Amino acid sequence: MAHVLGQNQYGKAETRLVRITRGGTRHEVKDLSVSVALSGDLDDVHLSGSNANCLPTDTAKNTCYAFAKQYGIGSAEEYGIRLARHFVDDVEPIHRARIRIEEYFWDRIRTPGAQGRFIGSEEVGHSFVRRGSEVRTAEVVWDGSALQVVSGLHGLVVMNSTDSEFWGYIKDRYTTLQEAYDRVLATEVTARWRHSFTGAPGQPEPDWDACWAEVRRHLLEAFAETYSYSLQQTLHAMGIRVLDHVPGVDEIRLQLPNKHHFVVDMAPYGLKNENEVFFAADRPYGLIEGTVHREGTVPVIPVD
Ligand SMILES: O=c1[nH]c(=O)c2[nH]c(=O)[nH]c2[nH]1
Repeated sequence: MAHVLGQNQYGKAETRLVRITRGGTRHEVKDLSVSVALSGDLDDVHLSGSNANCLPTDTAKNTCYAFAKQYGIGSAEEYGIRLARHFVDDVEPIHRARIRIEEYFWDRIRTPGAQGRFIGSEEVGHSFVRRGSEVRTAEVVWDGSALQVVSGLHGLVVMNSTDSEFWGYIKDRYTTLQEAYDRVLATEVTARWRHSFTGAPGQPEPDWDACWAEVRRHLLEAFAETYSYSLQQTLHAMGIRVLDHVPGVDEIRLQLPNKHHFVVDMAPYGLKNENEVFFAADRPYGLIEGTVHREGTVPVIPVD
């Protein structure tokens, strides 16, 4: 029975790419997931085992990074057109290129300001919060005599494009991590905080919405304003900021995955990546967790 090879395409899917443009203190961020699908004279690749017409998917991925470095992103459409044209115009066997791009949006974190690190209108030039992935949580327990109210949030994704270092750690025979003196620090905050309110007679009930907004604001401000030597240190700074500013909160537990941004090594293709183009890895990730509570209180938010 005769067989026919029908439609086929191939490429690298979901290349996670972050491009930072560092114009002075006001950085610009483009965060993309890029999927390339190529088709053309690829019958031999499928039928004969000859890869003579095969541009490796690894090269497609590298091209995404290299183009981000060389030409910037501009808009997703411009970047996609540039890539699609390249694959078809410059790679002989490729006759069609489909580039799919998802773009994730980042808003600048605003804080009341601190000397030197901030730019106009209270925006922090290097601190960002990702739009649209956040969830508010609440857990209430009543045992007939006291209430326990734990508020929280998850999916609050934040990034500092500078002001983060990580060095001086233990080095054993398995350590390969290079010390970092200017790295991207990004995390997706999960926070739960317990209110001192127990519903006892005469105790005023907090304005839950206002309190939630306050805690969120202080988490963001602390993240943006902390010059970080580790995510652990940032976690502590975020926790104490909340306890110092929100009197009705006795305890806060934070889970901070370290959303690693690896500087793409472009030396093999003759480009110098000056802390501009990153591979945004989703796993594995470091997971930094901790509770900060008021002295004299017993922490009760479970460790999970
Ligand atoms: O902030 C960090 N804390 C760590 O414990 C750690 N470990 C690691 O590999 N990178 C980092 N970064």
